Amino acid sequence: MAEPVLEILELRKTFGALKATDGVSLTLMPGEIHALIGPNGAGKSTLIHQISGSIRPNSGTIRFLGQDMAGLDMAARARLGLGRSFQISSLVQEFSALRNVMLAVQARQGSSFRFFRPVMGDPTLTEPAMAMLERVGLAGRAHMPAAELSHGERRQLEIAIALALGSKAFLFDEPMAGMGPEGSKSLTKFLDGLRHEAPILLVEHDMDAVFALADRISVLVYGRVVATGTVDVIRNDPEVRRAYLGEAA
Ligand SMILES: Nc1ncnc2c1ncn2[C@@H]1O[C@H](COP(=O)(O)OP(=O)(O)OP(=O)(O)O)[C@@H](O)[C@H]1O
Repeated sequence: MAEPVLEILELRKTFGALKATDGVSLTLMPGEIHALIGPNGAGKSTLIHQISGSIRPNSGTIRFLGQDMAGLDMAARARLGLGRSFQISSLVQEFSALRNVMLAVQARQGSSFRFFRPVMGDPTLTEPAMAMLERVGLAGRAHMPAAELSHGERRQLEIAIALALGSKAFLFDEPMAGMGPEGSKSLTKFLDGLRHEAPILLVEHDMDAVFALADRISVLVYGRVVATGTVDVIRNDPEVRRAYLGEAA
């Protein structure tokens, strides 16, 4: 069987007397979208922050590509390909989509010697950047300033940047937030294809998106995973229906 890209074992985090993460274990497998759902305050964001490195757990293990993340800060985890999310906006608004991705390609190549060369004409930067825009479906917007892209297109651009920087897994905390119905539909389609580039741990309240995308769903209630399974298993789990989905499921 394939090794998990991300493996979380018995993670615990308390805030005073509150057990925000109460012994969570889960895996993210290659090519997978694993959705994390649960009521408000269940501990979803706290879990994502511990994985990306912005919150330190009290105990437990986080392994990414087989490596223990303990002691690594956010920047170190990001360098290994973990921890980019929509909540950290990495765009230079007045630069074109292409130039934004070129900055990431340049950062990855660590090529400071290029400072004195005309960046926009450098094919070692433009070609991989353009290829990346094609992979995320934004090639037609290459020369448009980031500020003029739609909300959904900006997210596609952020993902192109993350891929150019070497992201090997995505942690997304409510990517559908603030999108209209059309935007959610096209972002759903986009994320569907993205799983083949890198697996996704997806926190999302939009259940249409979750049911359309997830290979597996874990349900978090009061900091504990109360169920993990396929969409069908979760939709039909009586405890999950009672605790979270209600009759809407
Ligand atoms: N820095 C903090 N200090 C104290 N309590 C916190 C802190 N961060 C989160 N909490 C508490 O931990 C619990 C889990 O919060 P968290 O934001 O992780 O939940 P969530 O499942 O992401 O909720 P939502 O769906 O509303 O975003 C909540 O009771 C919250 O009030």
